Parts: sequence; C-alpha cells; structure tokens
Amino acid sequence: MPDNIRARFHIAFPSERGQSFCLDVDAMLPGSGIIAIFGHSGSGKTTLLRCIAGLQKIDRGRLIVNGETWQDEKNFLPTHKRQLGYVFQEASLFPHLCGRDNLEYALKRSGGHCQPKMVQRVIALMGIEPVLDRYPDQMSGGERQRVAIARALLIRPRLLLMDEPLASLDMARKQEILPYLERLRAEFAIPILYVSHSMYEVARLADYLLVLDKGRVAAQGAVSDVLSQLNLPLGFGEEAGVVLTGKVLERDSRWHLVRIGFSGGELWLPDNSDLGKEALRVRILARDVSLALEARDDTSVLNRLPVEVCEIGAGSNEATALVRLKCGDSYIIASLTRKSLARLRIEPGMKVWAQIKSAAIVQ
Ligand SMILES: Nc1ncnc2c1ncn2[C@@H]1O[C@H](COP(=O)(O)OP(=O)(O)OP(=O)(O)O)[C@@H](O)[C@H]1O
Repeated sequence: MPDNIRARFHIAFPSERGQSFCLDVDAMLPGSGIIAIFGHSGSGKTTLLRCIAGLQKIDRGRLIVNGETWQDEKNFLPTHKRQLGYVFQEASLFPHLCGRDNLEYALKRSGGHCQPKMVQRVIALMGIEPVLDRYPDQMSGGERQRVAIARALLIRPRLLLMDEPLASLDMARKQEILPYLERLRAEFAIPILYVSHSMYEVARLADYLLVLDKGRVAAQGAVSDVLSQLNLPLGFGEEAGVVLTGKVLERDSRWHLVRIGFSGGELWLPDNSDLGKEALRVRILARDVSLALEARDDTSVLNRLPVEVCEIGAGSNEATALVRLKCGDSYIIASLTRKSLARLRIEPGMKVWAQIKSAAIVQ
C-alpha cells in the first residue's frame, strides 16, 4: 500500500464583486508525520482541508489516502465515511457533556473498533485523565483542545486534519500543548495535516511543508528544504530561517550549553532541551546569521561555520538581501544589508564564514 496522500482539487468560488477565489492544488504528500499547510490569510488553507474532508464537493477532485480512494472521477466518499479526525481552532466539544462523555460519543462513532486499551492510551497520551469529569466550560482552552484531539483520535482516523488548533490559545497554553502534539506524532502513525500561520509551530512540528499562495502551491517539500529556499512568492519576512536536526555531542553543565553535530559542522547552543534527547531540532533565523571573509576569534559569536554562498535573493525590504549558504549537506540563510554585501563583494560561489549569533532548540 503506498504511503502517501495524493490530493488534486480545482475549485472556483464566484464572487459578486468579481474577486473570485480559485483553489488549484495538485500535491503528493507523505503518508505519515506532520504536514504543515502554511500561507497568508485567504490563501486557501481551510478550503483545502474542507476538500480533503469531503465538506466541499468538487466534481473533478481526486484524493487517495495511503492507498484508499476517497474521491476520483467516479467516486465520492461522503464525509462520515472518510476515516478522518478534524480538530478546529476552537475545540468543538459538546458543552452539555463532560470530557468523558465527549469521548464516549467518538467511541460510538468509531463503531466499537476502539479497544479499552487504546482509549486508555489516548487519554494518557493527551494527559486528560484529571479533566474527564469536567464540562468544557470548566476546562482551560488547552485542556479543551487536548480533549478535542483525543476525541478525534478515538475515531481511529487514517488522517488527522488540524485547522490552526493552537490559534485561540495564549503563548503559555501553546507551549503546554506542543509537547502533546510531538508525542502524538511519535506514537501514532497517522498523517496529520496541520494548518498554521505560525512559523514557530511549523519549525517545531512539521516534517513536510506545503506553502499555499493565492490558492496555488508555492512550494512543498521536507521542512528543512522549503525553509532554506529564497524567493518564495511570500517571503517569510523577519521569520525567514532554517531548521536543522543535529545530534547531541556534549553537554556543558557549567555554562548550560549543548554541543550538537549536524552535517555542516557543530553548534554550541543554550541547553533548554529535554536532557534525555539525543537528536535536537534547531531553528536558525536569517537575521541571526552574519558573514565574515575570514575566521575571527575576537568576536563574542560562539558559532562560526565554513560555508559556500549559493544564491542571493530579495530580503524583507529594499535595504536587505537573503543569502543562501551551503554548509555540508545542509543550508542556512543569512539576512544582510545590501551595503554589507557590496562592501564584502559577496557573490555566489565564494567561500566565507557564517557567524551564528543565536540559534534556538525548538524540539
Ligand atoms: N464557500 C465560499 N464561497 C465563496 N468564497 C469562499 C468560500 N469559502 C472560502 N471562500 C474564499 O476563499 C478564499 C480562501 O479561504 P480560506 O478560508 O480557505 O483561506 P485560509 O487560507 O484558510 O485563510 P485564514 O488563514 O484567514 O483562515 C477566501 O478569499 C474566502 O473568502
């Protein structure tokens, strides 16, 4: 059975004022992991999820989920027959039912396919045992959302759709819920389509990234590949930056630092991570990377890597440019003023030193 999701949709919404919106997507997505769908407001992210859920009927759509055809020229599986879980921005729990009964409802919908062991596993995974006897208005926003995710899992979905599940939560609640999503990805082999506006969430969670712009696919691929591309139609602005995965080599408890190795070299980073982890995901923002022609010791910058300039593209304003740098098998990007680029005569093909002022462990 192929481990992928083939989604092809074309839909046009007419508008009275002549500003019709057209979604035109043809994508082959991985059949596991977290697939982030990113784009500006109005780029078509929710419309794409609705097409996948079968809520938006399209005549010539095509959707195959890990070998199972949900829609093609001849077939259209109605929403209730698609084995999918849908988690919305606001947890859509039944307000008159306690947490446990909300889960019970999902169990009935799963047609008794969910074993008690599985129910316990989901409750433990989402850490919701203490709130099961509370009604939704007696739970925090984060707790409601965790119950909503648990409910979606009990349907035993083959695909989980999440439409900005953290958008209505404050930063503290977001931080509280993100580890649960990471555990969900690690423990369940369900592909998750995760719509988000937040580049931080994408950097932290996504394995694969689909960028939508005005209803079309602007870029797609492994998250580290897409984030290192310059000249996407929608720049990432101040959030431009890459994600690298590295291996923990050493922990320095005196200075609270960790040394990680990746294909391009080594980095020292503030050690705010889970001590047990052997692999860490690191986000390096372009604005935290500067370039030097020679390796210099007399700076406060802890990390210096030999890199090759690959490409120079537009920055977030006229004064700046983004520079794509090859570092071993990885890429990083630097945001520099055009004046500095001219002064140092930086051009594609040059070998220079990237100085990384700061980088954050995101996972
Ligand atoms: N049923 C509809 N009829 C007409 N236009 C629609 C309909 N549904 C969505 N649209 C339009 O399609 C466009 C894409 O909407 P969609 O909700 O998919 O965007 P989005 O990327 O999810 O935006 P946001 O991030 O703001 O939620 C918008 O311009 C919207 O007004």
